[in-house]
Amino acid sequence: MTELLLHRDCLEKVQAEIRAVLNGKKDITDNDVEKMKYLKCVIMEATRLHPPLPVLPPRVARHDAKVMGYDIAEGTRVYVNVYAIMRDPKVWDKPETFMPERFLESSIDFVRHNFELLTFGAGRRSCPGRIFAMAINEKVLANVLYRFDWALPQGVRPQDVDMNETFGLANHRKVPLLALGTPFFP
Ligand code: HEM
Repeated sequence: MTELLLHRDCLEKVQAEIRAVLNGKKDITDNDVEKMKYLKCVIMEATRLHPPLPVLPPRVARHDAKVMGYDIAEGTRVYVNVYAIMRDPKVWDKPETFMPERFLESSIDFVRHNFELLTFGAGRRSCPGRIFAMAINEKVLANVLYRFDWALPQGVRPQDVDMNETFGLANHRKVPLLALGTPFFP
């Protein structure tokens, strides 16, 4: 929501998509959400920049290994810095910019093994709840954007919004987001 409020063009685009798919319908079904491609891109891009788990739970090397030229001895505890990977300029174009469009023509998603987008981790210990989590995230965001128009409170400029995050096992905003919702009646 914060990134959308700071990028009104994206907010308007995703709202237009949701409202076009629903075309005045009252309730949002799973089939409706499936048609909301840009909504999925918005969530992927928001979690790329703000992963709830910035560092994966550690792995322990079961045998000596060489990874990209580095020797990893058996028994080494390895931490994967997802936050850094998802902002790596060698992997992402304009990595610090919120740009959901980057996923529109891309094959990267949460289901395949994409080691660039690690919101849900990767490999055999990746998050088993990701399909469930995405289904909930998509439906909640679609509802919130369908039923309300959103703006920053009066007098608050985008540059005034505190983007600091807590740092811990799970990240979230340090300061709660204040947003003004105006009901929208389809
Ligand atoms: C947006 C929501 C969620 C995010 C961002 C998330 C992210 C993650 C991440 C990054 C991991 C570690 C993966 C790895 O080490 O490679 C993980 C593990 C796990 N997640 Fe999630 N998760 C979410 C929601 C859920 C939900 C809804 C459930 C259950 C219904 C769930 C159950 C689990 C379990 C059981 C593990 C441990 C898997 C293992 O160690 O084998 N997660 N999650």
